[in-house]
Amino acid sequence: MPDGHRSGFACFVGRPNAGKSTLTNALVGTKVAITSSKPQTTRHAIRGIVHRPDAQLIIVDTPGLHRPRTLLGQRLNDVVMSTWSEVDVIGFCLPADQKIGPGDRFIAQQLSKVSKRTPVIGVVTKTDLVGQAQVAEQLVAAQELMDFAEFIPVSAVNGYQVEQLSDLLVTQLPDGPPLYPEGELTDEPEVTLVAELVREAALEGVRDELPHSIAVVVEEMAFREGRDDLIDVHAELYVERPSQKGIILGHKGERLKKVGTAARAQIEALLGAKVYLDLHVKVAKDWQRDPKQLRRLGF
Ligand SMILES: Nc1nc2c(ncn2[C@@H]2O[C@H](COP(=O)(O)OP(=O)(O)OP(=O)(O)O)[C@@H](O)[C@H]2O)c(=O)[nH]1
Repeated sequence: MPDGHRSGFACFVGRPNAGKSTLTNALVGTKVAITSSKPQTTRHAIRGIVHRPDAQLIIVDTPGLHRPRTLLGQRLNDVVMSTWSEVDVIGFCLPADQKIGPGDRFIAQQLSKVSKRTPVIGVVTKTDLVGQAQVAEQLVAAQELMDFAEFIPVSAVNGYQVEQLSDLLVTQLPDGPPLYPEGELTDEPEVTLVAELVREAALEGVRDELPHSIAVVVEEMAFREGRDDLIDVHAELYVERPSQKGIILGHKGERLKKVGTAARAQIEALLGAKVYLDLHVKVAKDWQRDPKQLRRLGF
């Protein structure tokens, strides 16, 4: 191990759409966490790994914290809480273009419970959307929220201070050797990433209540017999109600076709091979409230 090498874990928290996934991608430099203009799409703790000469930073991407109403909501919050207690540093994302509100205060209140043990860095995100004065205002407002170890304004879109954020996070890591081999970007099984990419494509442009009702299960993923350049992927898209199935399918199945085309391009980029993607939509009534269905769908 080179002298002074650090390694450890970080995660980003913040209200839905705060820019956590995009920031993870910007730090890692490759698309590993899914992003979407719809809130609460990150269901799995996907890790991105930042390899630097002086450090290895493993980013755990948690779901959004929210007031639990369903069994799924409770499980998601449990995942968040246990993640916080396991990481070395937390980045609390506060979008520069949104006033700090009750959602942020709720998170700050929960974070205060762990901030003695795990340092929290205030990250003002999306600075490209506002002027300097508004960034400064947001930094001042953020100071009222809780005790932060540090503050930093960033933009994942134009790269402003992404390196500096990486430095700040690394400063909080303990000395240690790299924990993962170089070249590894994520330890999430490829199947989960593929399912997330399908989910992301299916969420594009659909109505607001739908995101919480879609789950994707990859039933099969394998090279086609006798080929090493073509992968067959069979995936099921689960919705809660027949009406939602109609929304996903679109007129004569045209929307689903577009979802398939978009997802296939992403999956091919991820796997580095041609992909034949077979998508089906199924109704699993009230899957969010049914423990058996939740387990089967991987929650
Ligand atoms: N202009 C601008 N937009 C951004 C930036 N970062 C994220 N966004 C956009 O903000 C939206 C939400 O970003 P995400 O990264 O998905 O947010 P998130 O916090 O991971 O969202 P959840 O998974 O729903 O909790 C997307 O439409 C992004 O393209 C940024 O630095 N600048």
